[in-house]
Amino acid sequence: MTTVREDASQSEQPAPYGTGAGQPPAAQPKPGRRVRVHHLREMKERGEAWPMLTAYDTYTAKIFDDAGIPVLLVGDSAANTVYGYESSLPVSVEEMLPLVRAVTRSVSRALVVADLPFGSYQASPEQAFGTAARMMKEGRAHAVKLEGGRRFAPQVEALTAAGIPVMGHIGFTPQSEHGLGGYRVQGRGDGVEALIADALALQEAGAFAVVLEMVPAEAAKRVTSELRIPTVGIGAGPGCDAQVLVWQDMAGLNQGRSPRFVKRYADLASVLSEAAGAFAADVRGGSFPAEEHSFR
Ligand SMILES: Nc1nc(=O)c2c([nH]1)NC[C@@H]1CN(c3ccc(C(=O)N[C@@H](CCC(=O)O)C(=O)O)cc3)CN21
Ligand SMILES: CC(C)C(=O)C(=O)O
Ligand SMILES: [Mg+2]
Repeated sequence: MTTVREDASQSEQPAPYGTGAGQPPAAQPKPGRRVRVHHLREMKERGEAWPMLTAYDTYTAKIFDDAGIPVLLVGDSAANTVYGYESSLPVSVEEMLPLVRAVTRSVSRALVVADLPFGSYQASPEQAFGTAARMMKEGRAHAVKLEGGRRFAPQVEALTAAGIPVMGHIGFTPQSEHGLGGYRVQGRGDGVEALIADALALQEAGAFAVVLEMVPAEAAKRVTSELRIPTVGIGAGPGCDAQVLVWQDMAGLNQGRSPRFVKRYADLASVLSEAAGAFAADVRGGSFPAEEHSFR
């Protein structure tokens, strides 16, 4: 994938996303323009894989936007990564909204998707609409994501009808951890048929993309080939149209064991720990602040 910086040097403009070299310009988002859901479908048609990352605050949202990440997810993983809960179940709409607003306020091109928290959409299409409308009005999200397959097609249909783009999420759905019997791979063996039926129902209901979490690579490849809309994999192998990771996992900020699907691209925990240690040593030794940090 061409980076923003390379594009910008040629065009003197903020670069578009998903601009593979030699691709027909007509199918690309205009330079500096907001990524829209149809751009993601066009990238699928061209066979261009695209990245998605989570974001929960202004600095990281701006960095990822400038780095050319076309889609940012304000995930309910904020429960873990921001709020320190033990799972994603406890996080509320009230806790999500300020994060969604911070991210949308900070990006100029990325499409921002807001996760609907557990308990805020399952009861009915009306409940889903109420929550999604808050994400759009108060959070200024561009789209929402909800977990579940065909049983939640009515929710997806109601939001789509109201003009709210919806991303689905099937396979391992963390909000159903207790119903699924823990963090386990879904769609093994015959389970692939159920996965395909769920994916097709979401597409039929109007979803613009669907996350596949912790499913066998072969199953994800089959689902991807059956759908017109893009699949976004996390622990779903290389056959998906897009890939997503929680940014703190990808950047090595979280301590402790990571799921198997995580690849670490940096070791921010060590970098920050060393910076904090150096600051502490300077303060204790009297070498900070120096003259250049002080006023006369
Ligand atoms: N930091 C973080 N990263 C995530 O990917 C993430 C969150 N938080 N919070 C919400 C959900 C929960 N997710 C998770 C969390 C843990 C595993 C996990 O422990 N997986 C193990 C077990 C797999 C198995 O037993 O088959 C693994 O090794 O992958 C998987 C998904 C994905 N999401
Ligand atoms: C891991 C992604 C897909 C997610 O749903 C989240 O971050 O909440
Ligand atoms: Mg989530």
